[in-house]
Amino acid sequence: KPRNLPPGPKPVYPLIGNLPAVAGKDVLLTFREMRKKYGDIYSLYFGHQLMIVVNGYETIKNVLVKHGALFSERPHNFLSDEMCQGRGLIFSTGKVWKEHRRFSTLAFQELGFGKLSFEEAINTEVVKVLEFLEEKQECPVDIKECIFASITNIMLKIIMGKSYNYDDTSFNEFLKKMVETSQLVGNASILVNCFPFLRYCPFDPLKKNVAIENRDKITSFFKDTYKEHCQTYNREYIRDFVDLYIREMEKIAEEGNSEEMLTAVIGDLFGAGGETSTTAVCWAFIYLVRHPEIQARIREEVDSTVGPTKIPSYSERHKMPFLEATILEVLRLGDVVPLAIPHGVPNSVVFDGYTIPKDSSILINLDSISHDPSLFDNPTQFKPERFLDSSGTVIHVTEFIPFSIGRRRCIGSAVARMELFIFITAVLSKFELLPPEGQPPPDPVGVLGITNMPRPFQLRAMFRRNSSES
Ligand code: HEM
Repeated sequence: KPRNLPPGPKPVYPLIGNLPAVAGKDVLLTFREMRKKYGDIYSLYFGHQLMIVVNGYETIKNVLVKHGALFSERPHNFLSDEMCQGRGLIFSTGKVWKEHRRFSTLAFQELGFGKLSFEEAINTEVVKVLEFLEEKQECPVDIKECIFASITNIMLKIIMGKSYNYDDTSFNEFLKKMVETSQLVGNASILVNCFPFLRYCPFDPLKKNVAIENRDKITSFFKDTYKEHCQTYNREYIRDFVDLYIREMEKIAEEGNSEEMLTAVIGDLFGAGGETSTTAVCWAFIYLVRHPEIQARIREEVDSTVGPTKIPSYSERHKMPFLEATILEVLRLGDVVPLAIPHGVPNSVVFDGYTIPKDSSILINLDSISHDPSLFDNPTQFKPERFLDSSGTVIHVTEFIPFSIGRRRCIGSAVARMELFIFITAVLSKFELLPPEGQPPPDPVGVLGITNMPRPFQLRAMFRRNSSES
């Protein structure tokens, strides 16, 4: 054990470290208790892996902004290293990461982050969600898969100009592979931290080969799209993200591995933007089912802004502060990506008098902010009004950072907010969301992976009575 680490519980067993303190428990609750005991920065061993948990807005800001140059690496991780090979956006570092992050951020701005074309892509998909709910004719539905398909289609449209029917076999195969691969990488990382010898076992207990096979299938689909785009590319008529990438490569006369680089970036955008937005929209629906009075208040606000038969455009969001406050409260209580994506340091560093060793994995505990009682009274309560002042104007709480801060902050926050706005307004304009007949509303309990995904749940979408009847 390195000396002068941040405080933390003693590793109980040599092989598994502090895992018994968290295994089978609510990790976020356990971390809240540990913060009370050890302070804003503490250390833990998950197997052989040293984890440094950073809590509270001031300390997180200090780490990610003031010392951002030191803390913007990603730690090495058994399967993700193998899968990404230093490419892409999420797990890459140095020049590759900087260039691709800059390119992707500018590409999103050019394509319409917060502008019309993204709104069109989202609107087209949300219509399919409404049709799905209509077909189910007020029966209990598990809406998560439908939301995941529509969020993935939005990304497909923005990135490569494609979209699929939800019953298309190859599309469903693609969705399945995406989910399976992310689960495999997550599980393998946990197992290998506890039992490092597993990576040398001959029978592939970590299912590395399955994950790599999946990756190859997914990337071969991206590569085919790239080739199609190269053949039909017209620099005067940019259609999507892939076209922008081809233009960028022309500009810098880059040849060689640009196909590999692009497919890794696209894979990361799907990885980062699919499950996160799906999780957020699912939480929104769960809280709306649990709070019919909030559904009614949002409807009232939307009706008084655009009338009962129209769906508002995103540019009208400022006229609907209660809806905006509800979206913030969904992001807060839903705790969508509660521990960010692990950060790392290039070399051992000293921070706040403690040593942070080179190979540690730094968990940015965003839950410690979203559930901080000194920022949010009764933090476990769903209460959108907390984001409104006495005149009904939205309060922007500086400390509230569900998309993280600093150099690695999320590049998709604008599209995620737009998705939440459009999904909520479109669904509530047509339906009233209820629990299945005779059942209580879904429990707001999450399952922790990279996202805090709600447990499987069902709801019933009843056609909305028009305002004159109610
Ligand atoms: C509600 C939905 C979302 C939430 C709560 C969310 C949150 C986050 C968080 C907390 C991080 C980690 C930042 C860090 O490591 O400090 C992150 C990273 C990232 N997000 Fe999002 N995200 C969402 C949706 C999206 C979408 C829709 C996209 C893409 C279209 C996206 C793209 C990314 C990328 C590429 C990264 C990695 C950035 C890097 O390593 O430089 N996210 N996100």
